[in-house]
Amino acid sequence: MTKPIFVAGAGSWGTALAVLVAGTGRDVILWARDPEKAGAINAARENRRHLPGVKLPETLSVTSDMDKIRKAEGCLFVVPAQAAREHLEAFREASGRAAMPVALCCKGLERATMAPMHRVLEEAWPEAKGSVLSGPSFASDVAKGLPTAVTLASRDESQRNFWLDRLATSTFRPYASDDPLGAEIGGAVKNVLAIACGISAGKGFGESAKAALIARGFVEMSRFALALGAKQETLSGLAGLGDLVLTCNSSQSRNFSLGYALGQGEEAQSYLAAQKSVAEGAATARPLVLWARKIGVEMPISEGVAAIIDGEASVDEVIDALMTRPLKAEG
Ligand SMILES: NC(=O)C1=CN([C@@H]2O[C@H](COP(=O)(O)OP(=O)(O)OC[C@H]3O[C@@H](n4cnc5c(N)ncnc54)[C@H](O)[C@@H]3O)[C@@H](O)[C@H]2O)C=CC1
Ligand SMILES: O=C(CO)COP(=O)(O)O
Repeated sequence: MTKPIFVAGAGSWGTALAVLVAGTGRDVILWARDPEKAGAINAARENRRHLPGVKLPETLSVTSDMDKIRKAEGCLFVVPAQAAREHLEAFREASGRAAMPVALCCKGLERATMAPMHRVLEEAWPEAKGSVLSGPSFASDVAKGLPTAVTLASRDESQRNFWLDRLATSTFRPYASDDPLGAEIGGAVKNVLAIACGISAGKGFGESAKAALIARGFVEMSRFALALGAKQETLSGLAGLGDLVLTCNSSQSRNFSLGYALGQGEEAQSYLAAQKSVAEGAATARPLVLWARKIGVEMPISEGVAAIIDGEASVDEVIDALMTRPLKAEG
């Protein structure tokens, strides 16, 4: 008998991935931190809060018991980035410090340490065999079986093959990559840039402004990731440009929607406090720009987003500062 896949985190993305894998006939255990919510999702056979309208396959069970990870052959880790460390530490203990395949599916940097998720995994669960799953993929699209392509990155070929074998379906197409850093940085940075595009839309700026933000944002993303040792082909691919284009163009994106609200004059912290879903770019903007400054990489759009989120500058001040920067050569 094959062992189940454990999906840690029952938000919209964790639930969609659990539905995807269970849809292939595999056993899946979906972990939610709140026992009452786990029970309600199991009983309704639907995650009404985070993925309404999607029926859970029979091979999917929902639990709040971390120890169930011991039975699993691999873990899709889908807890928001700011809570990743404490959860990875807890799952490590619950698994008996297992040398288990763990695919990181969250898109963010840890605010307290500037660490990307693979470093958090190395520190919190050193025995785990890490991969990164990233790319343009709205949870509701994947759960509905709409065609989607993503990047599955690991330095270890056996890990790539492990996850390709368990995730690929006729509608979900993971492409293998040996550049987890590039895949991860692409996913984290695009969230910050999607906030900028949302702000532009909320201000009523036109399509030209959005195209300029995407193009200049892509330069920022590439500059930063290349300085860290990522590959350009990863950034030009699904996990970089692909996800940037998706989230900068859709009101389905929580990061774009946050930006839109800011552009309409809402205040960041009160908007965020009222949300039931996570907009990772809000917490990632600050560690991103601190890390970029540390390695001498200019990221003016991300700097502007961080300043707005942290209440250091108004939207209009940031726009003015961006448009009046000294003229320079493109690149
Ligand atoms: N929703 C999507 O379409 C996609 C999301 N992602 C990424 O997946 C990760 C998870 O996001 P979603 O599933 O969309 O979440 P969500 O926004 O649908 O729901 C948030 C989830 O996080 C949990 N949560 C909130 N604070 C927590 C804490 N302190 N500790 C533990 N759990 C906490 C909530 O209980 C809930 O299950 C994020 O990093 C996101 O960027 C990646 C690709 C697609
Ligand atoms: O990462 C995503 C799609 O690839 C989801 O984007 P949001 O978190 O902005 O909704």
